[in-house]
Amino acid sequence: MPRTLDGQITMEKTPSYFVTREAPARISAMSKDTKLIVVVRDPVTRAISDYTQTLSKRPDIPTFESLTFKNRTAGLIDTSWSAIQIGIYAKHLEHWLRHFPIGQMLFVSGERLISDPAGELGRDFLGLKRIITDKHFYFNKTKGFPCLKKAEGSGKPHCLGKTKGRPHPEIDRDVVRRLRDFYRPFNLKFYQMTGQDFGWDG
Ligand SMILES: Nc1ncnc2c1ncn2[C@@H]1O[C@H](COP(=O)(O)OS(=O)(=O)O)[C@@H](OP(=O)(O)O)[C@H]1O
Repeated sequence: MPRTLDGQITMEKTPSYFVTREAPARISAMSKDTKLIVVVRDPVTRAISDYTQTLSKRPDIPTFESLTFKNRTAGLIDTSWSAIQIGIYAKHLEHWLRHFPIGQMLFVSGERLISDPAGELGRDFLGLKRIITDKHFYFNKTKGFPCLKKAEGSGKPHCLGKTKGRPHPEIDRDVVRRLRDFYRPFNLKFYQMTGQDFGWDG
């Protein structure tokens, strides 16, 4: 990590930090004052998104439905499958809270990042001047997501690339329902821990 000078904020992002056991202790040993931003979305959609990403690289993998269960008849979910495991946010957060106070963490709603990007980005956490507002975004109907009206440098409209916002495969409704039931208690715990209701459970 480069040295941060006065008036600078050094940032680093990797989605897997949140679920890596060693990460909280290591980051805390580097700097106890580090502020942490976690973007979370409905864990069921997250699992399907994760699967879609793997499928795009390895089209021969088994179906989402078969990977979800250890034993489908018994309804036993395979929590060792990373696509499922990562969405148990309350468990991961417990590890972080052994090293950081909750006030040093910001939980960003992945859903609101799409429905109201400027509002979600504008939440006060890093003490930055609010520069990005609604005026900087437009909704791109083809992409189905908000995009920037003018990208930095080029001044042209800019959407995220093809690997962001891929169409998801249709998943068996019963499997989705069982996953919702599986995640509900962990989601409720996560809402309690963060003091935020992310609205994933109706
Ligand atoms: N503006 C905009 N445009 C496109 N996509 C958007 C946008 N805002 C949020 N998203 C959502 O970001 C999801 C991909 O982000 P990831 O966290 O999976 O990316 S990463 O590869 O882990 O860095 C991606 O997930 P999928 O829809 O499953 O592809 C999107 O839902």
